[in-house]
Amino acid sequence: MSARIIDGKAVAEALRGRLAERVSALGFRPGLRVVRVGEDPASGVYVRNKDRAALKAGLDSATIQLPEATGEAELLDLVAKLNADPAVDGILVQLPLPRQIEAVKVLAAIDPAKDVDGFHAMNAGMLATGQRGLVPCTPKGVMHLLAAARIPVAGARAVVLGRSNIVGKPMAALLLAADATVTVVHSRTRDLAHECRRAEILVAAVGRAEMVKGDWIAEGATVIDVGINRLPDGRLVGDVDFAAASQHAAAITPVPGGVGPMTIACLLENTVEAAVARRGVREAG
Ligand SMILES: NC(=O)C1=CN([C@@H]2O[C@H](COP(=O)(O)OP(=O)(O)OC[C@H]3O[C@@H](n4cnc5c(N)ncnc54)[C@H](OP(=O)(O)O)[C@@H]3O)[C@@H](O)[C@H]2O)C=CC1
Ligand SMILES: Nc1nc(=O)c2c([nH]1)NC[C@@H]1CN(c3ccc(C(=O)N[C@@H](CCC(=O)O)C(=O)O)cc3)C=[N+]21
Repeated sequence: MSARIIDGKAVAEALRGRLAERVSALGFRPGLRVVRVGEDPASGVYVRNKDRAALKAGLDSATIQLPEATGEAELLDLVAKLNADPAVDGILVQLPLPRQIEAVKVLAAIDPAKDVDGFHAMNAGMLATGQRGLVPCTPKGVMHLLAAARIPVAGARAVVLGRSNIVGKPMAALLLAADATVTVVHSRTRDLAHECRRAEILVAAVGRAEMVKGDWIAEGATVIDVGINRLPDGRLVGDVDFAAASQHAAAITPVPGGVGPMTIACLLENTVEAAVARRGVREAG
């Protein structure tokens, strides 16, 4: 059997199209500011893709590039300025940050109403307690993909591989909120392969190139590969051995062209949601 490929690029394009229409009906341009400190090469692609997509959807988007040597106080000053700027609806501080800056402090300084990454403890707590808040883009994008591919989530056995604050934990919370039976596995899990084989929906977010082998996948499972790993030869691969997993899965996301484009589309969606909520806009329909 060869799996159906879940086309994240196409689903993201459709979502961006709907957002562009929504934005044009608002009568103002939601403002997004991405702050990048230093030149982490991995975030370069992401920042460029995001800028292009945001402008195309009609957002007022800009990237603020600061030098690698920027101090924590300086970055906190910028965040305070963006918090106070009424034209700014969404603030994203690109991670990772250089050593001299404590990321948790910076994330805590962002106005939760403008926290389009959903990384502030207030938004994490809202998600954990089932209240409306801003939801992290990558796991939100995965839920959109599951819906677009018509994968039933309620009652399904879901396994999330990875427990980071930005992917694994919010992913587990969203699947749980959608009534899946959720298991979270990580580096201290005793038998990863065995746990993964139990999954009807497997979400891999470990950051280890092709770690998930074909025989970890149950026949007919849905495999969502969040991983983005660059190999020494320049190739981009996920956390799943795609060719081998495709022999067992019923549906699978590719890398690139799977979850990545959804992350960006959801960043735009969060920015529109933040703008509508902050400005008290009543949308038609
Ligand atoms: N597609 C997209 O839009 C995005 C993709 N990514 C990608 O997703 C991947 C994960 O990102 P992120 O969550 O930030 O990564 P982190 O490094 O923060 O977390 C990785 C998680 O995987 C677990 N882990 C690491 N190695 C192993 C192992 N050998 N066996 C079992 N578990 C392991 C860790 O366990 P423990 O907690 O025990 O250390 C941790 O919970 C990366 O490839 C990243 O590039 C990230 C964000 C967006
Ligand atoms: N504050 C913050 N928020 C983030 O959401 C965040 C971050 N920091 N730091 C880095 C990671 C990584 N990330 C990606 C998102 C999309 C693609 C993406 O668009 N990928 C495409 C193209 C990849 C390519 O061609 O190189 C794809 O997978 O098809 C990649 C990576 C967001 N992150």
